[in-house]
Amino acid sequence: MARKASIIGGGVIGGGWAARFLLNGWDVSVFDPDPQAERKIGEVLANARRSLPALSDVPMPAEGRLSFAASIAESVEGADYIQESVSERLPLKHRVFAEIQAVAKGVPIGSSTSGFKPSELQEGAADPSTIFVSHPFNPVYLLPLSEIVPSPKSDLQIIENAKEILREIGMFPLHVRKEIDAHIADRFLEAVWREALWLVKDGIATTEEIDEAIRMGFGLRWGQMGLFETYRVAGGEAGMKHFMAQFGPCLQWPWTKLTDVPEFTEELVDLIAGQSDEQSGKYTIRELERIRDQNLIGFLRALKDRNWGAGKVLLDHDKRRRASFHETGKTGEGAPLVMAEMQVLPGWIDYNGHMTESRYLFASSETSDAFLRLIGADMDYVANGHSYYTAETHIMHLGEAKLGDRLTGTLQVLHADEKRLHVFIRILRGDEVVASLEQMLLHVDMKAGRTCPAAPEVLAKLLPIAEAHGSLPRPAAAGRFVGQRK
Ligand SMILES: NC(=O)C1=CN([C@@H]2O[C@H](COP(=O)(O)OP(=O)(O)OC[C@H]3O[C@@H](n4cnc5c(N)ncnc54)[C@H](O)[C@@H]3O)[C@@H](O)[C@H]2O)C=CC1
Ligand SMILES: C[N+](C)(C)CC(=O)CC(=O)[O-]
Repeated sequence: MARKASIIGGGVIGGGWAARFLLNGWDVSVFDPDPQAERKIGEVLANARRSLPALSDVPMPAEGRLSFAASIAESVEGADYIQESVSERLPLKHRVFAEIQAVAKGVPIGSSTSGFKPSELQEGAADPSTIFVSHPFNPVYLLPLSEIVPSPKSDLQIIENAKEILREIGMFPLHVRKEIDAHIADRFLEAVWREALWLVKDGIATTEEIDEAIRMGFGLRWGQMGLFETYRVAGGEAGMKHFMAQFGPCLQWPWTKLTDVPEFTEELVDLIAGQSDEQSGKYTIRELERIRDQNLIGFLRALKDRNWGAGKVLLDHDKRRRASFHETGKTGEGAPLVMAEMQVLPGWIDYNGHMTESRYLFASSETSDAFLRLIGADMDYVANGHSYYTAETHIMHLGEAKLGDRLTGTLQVLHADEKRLHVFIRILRGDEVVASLEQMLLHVDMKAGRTCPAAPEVLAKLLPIAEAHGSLPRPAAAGRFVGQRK
């Protein structure tokens, strides 16, 4: 049965939390007294459906059930996790925690607060131990970070359970060891925001020029290495110490106005809002959200290809989801092995409006790679210098896969010996075969660059499967050549 998350406050951030939980298979109950909340969450969810699945080639679990509760009590009833995302006002948050704890006992209650400390949130609570900060970043459905901040009164088991729940929905819980106003990340954002406001107020730069200064340069660096690793590299071969010796003195120079906050006069607000309209007013907020999401997908995918930073979190999440698939996957004898599940994503569609041909080969690789992992020819095996290489493939396109279709890859071993692995892969949509691929793989000594017998432990797994598959009907398309009459 799906687990239940209760989301209290369904604005920008609550909507993002709701989407993240729902798309990861949790049932979600939202409470928000705003009559527009249902519409707003619907729009956030539409954006999330368009973007979150595009981060991965492993299909999302079946979406959970979304409901809107008439009260906090109804929303938190039976919840396994509660996330508070109401407006940033402490007395309001206190009232909300009191209502939650009148019903929910011992359940983790994360607060999205951008700046309040957990001990402030816990003041006057019936049970302070279950309330902690879980501060996410917008858009919550795409960005992995959530700062988890306990206070000395927090129950550390509740904190660990909450961190595990966040990992399960693909997030990166960063445990902040000492509570402080605005946690870790918002301290930076506030500093940069203050400095930027002064630059506009003093007529040094427009909102657009400031954004260019960030996105054409250091913003790109920060997204993949952060601050310290970036500066370490900037120190050249002499590293961090040299960097600090060179740039340390500037900290005493008037390079920033950090402690000084410009007054939010009507004039300053108008100046900033006017420049911002000129810069970005040609797009609606929803259009900007979609542009942002597509940029983030490309950026996060690039990081994923390098197993680096936020991309590593995505890869780890894929691994977890693949492992749970194999626990439940049908790998019984007497049938082709069900090795992969995929979903046709927006980038897989060609100008004919269906899945492009290279993706059939991709789907086949997902299937055969999973099989190779099953028989022990996995990444450790490859790191030790041995692998299977594909020598020949014949693809038959039998149907049209369309956007959003869920596909399954099955594999039947036609023949295997010490060096050769001859397989027949079917790509199915339900029971319909949309493509079949016949493939010959050869076992290779990667250093020597030639074929060699597979390791005994790999053969010990492979050969019994080949023998079992020997009793399966041989696919009619096996051995077929291009142009052969039916
Ligand atoms: N917007 C941002 O960039 C970020 C905001 N946060 C934090 O997330 C929290 C929510 O912020 P946003 O979503 O931006 O604000 P928002 O204004 O978009 O949403 C707040 C929602 O709370 C609802 N609300 C008010 N009283 C309520 C009650 N008694 N019960 C249930 N819902 C109630 C409002 O109707 C509104 O829909 C704040 O604590 C904020 O500091 C955290 C990360 C980023
Ligand atoms: C502006 N803000 C302080 C509400 C920002 C955050 O808390 C995090 C974010 O998503 O930028």
